[in-house]
Amino acid sequence: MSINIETLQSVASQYPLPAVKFTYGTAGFRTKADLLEPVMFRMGLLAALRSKATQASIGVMITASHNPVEDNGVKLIDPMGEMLKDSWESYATSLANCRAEDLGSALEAIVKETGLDLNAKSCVCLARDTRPSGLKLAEAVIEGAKCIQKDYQDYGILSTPQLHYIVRCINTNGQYGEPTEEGYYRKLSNAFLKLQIGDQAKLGVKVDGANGVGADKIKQLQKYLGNSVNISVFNDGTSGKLNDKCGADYVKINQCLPEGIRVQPHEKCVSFDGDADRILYFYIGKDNEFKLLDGDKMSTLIASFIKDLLSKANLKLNLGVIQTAYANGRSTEYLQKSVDVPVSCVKTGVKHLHHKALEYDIGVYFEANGHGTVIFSDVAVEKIKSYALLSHIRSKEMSELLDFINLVNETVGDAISDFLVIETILNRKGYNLNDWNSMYSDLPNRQLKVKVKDRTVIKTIKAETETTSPEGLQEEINKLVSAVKAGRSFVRPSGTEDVVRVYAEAETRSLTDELAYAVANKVYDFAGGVGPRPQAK
Ligand SMILES: CC(=O)N[C@H]1[C@@H](OP(=O)(O)O)O[C@H](CO)[C@@H](O)[C@@H]1O
Ligand SMILES: [Mg+2]
Repeated sequence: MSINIETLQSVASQYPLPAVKFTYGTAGFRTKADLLEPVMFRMGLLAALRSKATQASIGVMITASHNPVEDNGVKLIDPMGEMLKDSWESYATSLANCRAEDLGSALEAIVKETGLDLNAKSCVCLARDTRPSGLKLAEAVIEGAKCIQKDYQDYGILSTPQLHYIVRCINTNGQYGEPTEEGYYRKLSNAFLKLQIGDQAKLGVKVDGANGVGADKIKQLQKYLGNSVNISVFNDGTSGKLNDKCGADYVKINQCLPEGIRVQPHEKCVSFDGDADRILYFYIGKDNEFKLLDGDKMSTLIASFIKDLLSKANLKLNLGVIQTAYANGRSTEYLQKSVDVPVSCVKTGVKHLHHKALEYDIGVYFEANGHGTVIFSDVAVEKIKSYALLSHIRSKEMSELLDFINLVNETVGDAISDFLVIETILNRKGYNLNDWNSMYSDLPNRQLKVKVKDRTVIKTIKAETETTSPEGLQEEINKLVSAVKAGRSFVRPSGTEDVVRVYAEAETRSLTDELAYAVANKVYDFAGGVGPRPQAK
């Protein structure tokens, strides 16, 4: 079999490239939706080739996550539900920028280079979030895939993690679960219901759905949880705009309640992002203060829970936590000193965290923004299983850990699965949000964005904690940081927005804000700031 170049080029001519350079970044391609049809067509082609190369089903997720509704994007999902292999990211970038008339030869070059078999069976599985642009973009993916092979499966509207889960289920012949949306709810809810203990009051939670896909999906989940849980969904997309003054990104950056939700002190609340792969917890304390429980709070709770179970069963497994530089300094300290687990810091972007987590028997990884999960190696699962069968040791804990594994979506961070994981741990510890929050206190922190002419002038090293360019900038940051108690700050170019991000933390709120704005102004001066200078509001 070979690619039918004539058909390909006639279809491709309907998808001419705009005058924009596309790059497959940490979140795949992401930009204004009206630029993306040609990219989607090309990603349909690429996904089909990737499917033949791996002889497995490949996922294509159409989403721009927490970005505004006018944006959209696309990510490819590899056979085990993980992010696309690095070497294929560069194929993605070159195809996305390839003129229609050159596509045939570009595809043939990929076929040759990878040695893939065009006769191999293949299938492209696609889904999209709730963005209005998604349907047309999905059609373009299908058109692309069909130029290479006939099989595709369109799952319609799903959360990003649901598609990751389904891809893994398909490629493990159902071993990971049933490859359907219902199968996903069934697997998670069964594990959740098994793990609940005690006669606790009915769990009530308010969910900020970011006006996105997670709002409907959590409503679906409720049906499988019976009356043990009472979920009220706000920002469910019926009136508000996607990610507009709501959702996990808004809550994390602004450290305030999302709009569209009314909250009484101590009510349990969570925020999802637009494609439901991030979750944050929050509540109003008795002092009327907004309290945020972010990805760091989740990784500490989960790691200490697993550590506890392992030590009760006297099972020695290598447990580690992976963070990025955005993790609050206090969380790192708590993990190292109190939970007593190794902590690694890697570059921003889920794939970096996921890769590092694979080095452990059990790897817990979370970005501070609420994206994260736990992964269990085959060795760990086998050991846990064998311990669960031994009666002379604490097998009960290990059976529980096996149920716990079923509660986790190991393929990627997942707002719904993480919600069930956290609720299970809180239930078993008898914790409310205030107890959980009191495990350690975060340092005040601030994130700012600085617009510059060209953000790529900022170069970073040491997991993005230091800059090497523009010359002199790091020295200035060091000076500012050293003058502040418990100060830490770093800057890096965003991979998803045209901005430089500034992070700062320090002993007090005012010192933190001063440090953040001072560093932001240095970025503005050294890296060619545009528009108004960063200034405290
Ligand atoms: C500080 C921050 O939250 N950065 C986010 C954001 O990346 P940037 O490269 O910072 O734009 O989007 C990524 C994809 O969703 C996510 O992985 C990452 O954590
Ligand atoms: Mg997301």
